[in-house]
Amino acid sequence: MIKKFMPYITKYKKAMYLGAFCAGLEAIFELLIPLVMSYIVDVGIQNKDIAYTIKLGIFMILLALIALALGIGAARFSAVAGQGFGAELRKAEFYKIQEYSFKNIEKFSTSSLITRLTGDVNIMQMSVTIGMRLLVRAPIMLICALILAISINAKLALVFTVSIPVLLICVYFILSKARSSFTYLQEKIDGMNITVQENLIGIRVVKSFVRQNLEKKKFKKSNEELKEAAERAFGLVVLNMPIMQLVMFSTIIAILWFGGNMVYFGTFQVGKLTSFITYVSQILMSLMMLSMIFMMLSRSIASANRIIEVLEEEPDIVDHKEHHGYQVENGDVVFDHVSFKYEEDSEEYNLQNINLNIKSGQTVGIIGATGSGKTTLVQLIPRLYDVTEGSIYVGGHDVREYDLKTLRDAVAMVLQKNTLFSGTIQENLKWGNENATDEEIEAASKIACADEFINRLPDGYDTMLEQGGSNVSGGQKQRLTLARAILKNPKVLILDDSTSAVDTATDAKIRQALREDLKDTTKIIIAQRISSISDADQIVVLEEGKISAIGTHEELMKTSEIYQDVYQSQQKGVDFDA
Ligand SMILES: Nc1ncnc2c1ncn2[C@@H]1O[C@H](COP(=O)(O)OP(=O)(O)OP(=O)(O)O)[C@@H](O)[C@H]1O
Repeated sequence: MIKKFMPYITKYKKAMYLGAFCAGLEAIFELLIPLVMSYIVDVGIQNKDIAYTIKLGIFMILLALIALALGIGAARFSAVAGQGFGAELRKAEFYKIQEYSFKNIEKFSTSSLITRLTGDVNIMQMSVTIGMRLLVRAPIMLICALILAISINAKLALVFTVSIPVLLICVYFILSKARSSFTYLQEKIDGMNITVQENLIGIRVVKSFVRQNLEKKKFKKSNEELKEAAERAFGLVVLNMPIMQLVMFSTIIAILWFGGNMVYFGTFQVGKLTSFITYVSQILMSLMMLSMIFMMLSRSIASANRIIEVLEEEPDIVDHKEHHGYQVENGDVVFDHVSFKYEEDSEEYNLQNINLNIKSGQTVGIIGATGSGKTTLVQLIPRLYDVTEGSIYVGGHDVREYDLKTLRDAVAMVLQKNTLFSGTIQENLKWGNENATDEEIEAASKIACADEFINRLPDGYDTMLEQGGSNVSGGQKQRLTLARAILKNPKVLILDDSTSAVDTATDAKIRQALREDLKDTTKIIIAQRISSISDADQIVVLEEGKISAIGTHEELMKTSEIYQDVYQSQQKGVDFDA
């Protein structure tokens, strides 16, 4: 596992080594202090030699100051290494996520990805910042203090044969329990984030449906679960401290008892006993540090595994192995015996045996009940998902033979739930084509009937949009996302119910502009209203993932019962789904 993380710390290796070096030296200087102290007591004070006492006292202060400086150095360097490591990890995860397909993202869920990119990275970075320093300091301190204590009085050091094993058994017990609790804790943090994220993204719906109380209940549940998971994990961890202290104080009492007796019978000196006790605390402290490191490591392992999962996830939609360098020549779209299912192991297909032949420049309408597979069908064209069976051809080539960028530049899709980003209207439109001139932007906005309202805004194209485009209306947002797609000058333009919030008159105006101004572009329009697609060259009627009928409006009015029903119901002003 460590090997997998090495590339992300390479840049900060120098800081890491310097931090480790300072931490090691700091421990050595701290070990020398009790030794000097024993000479002050046993030689200086015993012989009432003030000059000797002052000289060694100054030396001791000097040692303490050097240890302090080294401690600051160790903390500074390990912070640089830890923060740098965290930044590299976040970058690697974020870049990897950009390669993910929808399927990859759905596997983790957005909230879990956010936790893995923030909380889990923080835990890893803390382990480097604090853990690395302790990892160097604790073993040096433990071994040296043990040697020094044995050299002072080997008989008295026998006390450790009882206290150290007791400590090790306790720590082992706590750690073995804590490990699974930490994985569980991270899962609960994911759960909590899902609740908060969903609430904030849908805050308008929550308020309009007055769902606050239900949302509070949902939040309370995930908050309670998180609290319980944290109590379970940290409840074990906090046991560490009292157990350590119990063992430490019992050891010190035993040493005072046996050592005091030795001093009483003149076989041991007071100064030596004092420094022996200091070494005892250092030994037990370093054991405590080691147990803290293991505790931290077991939490980091849970986080590290979650980060590795993100980094090692294979994007399931990638560029073709052979680079053909194909360009999308025209907007021909062919579905050849296409079947598709979202879940590989699911028995049922979401689309079954779809055969379609669309000529470049045609307008194709797609209609069907909710859940019949309309969105699923069009998402396969720009490879947002890959077909399970069959093939889709765009411009004469299988979509899987194009570079993803080439394909997606040629196939513009206005999604059902489209997003605008914080920035000006112009910046948002330029997502379609970053080199677009003002004239091109205005022309695209005109086709999408967005120019009317943009020109009415005081700042026009420089109007600032808030996150998600929350300061424009639903219909305005749809027109902006349509203009953004038109600016791409695509060979295939897919509109997934993208004018549903636009009034019928504007909808008709948009369709007319698309027909007249984008003659060579294939237009695939998913609509609920028959009026939106009645003038299309072909209309596809979908039913439960299968094509039920294809034809023009006139043909379908004669041949397709479903189409007739929809038409009749809409004539009466009843919604398609009703
Ligand atoms: N990401 C997904 N994972 C699993 N199943 C999905 C996913 N998206 C859609 N489905 C399922 O696939 C089927 C077709 O969904 P699709 O969104 O294509 O329908 P639609 O005709 O576009 O519906 P609507 O008119 O409501 O947009 C539905 O049964 C739906 O539950």
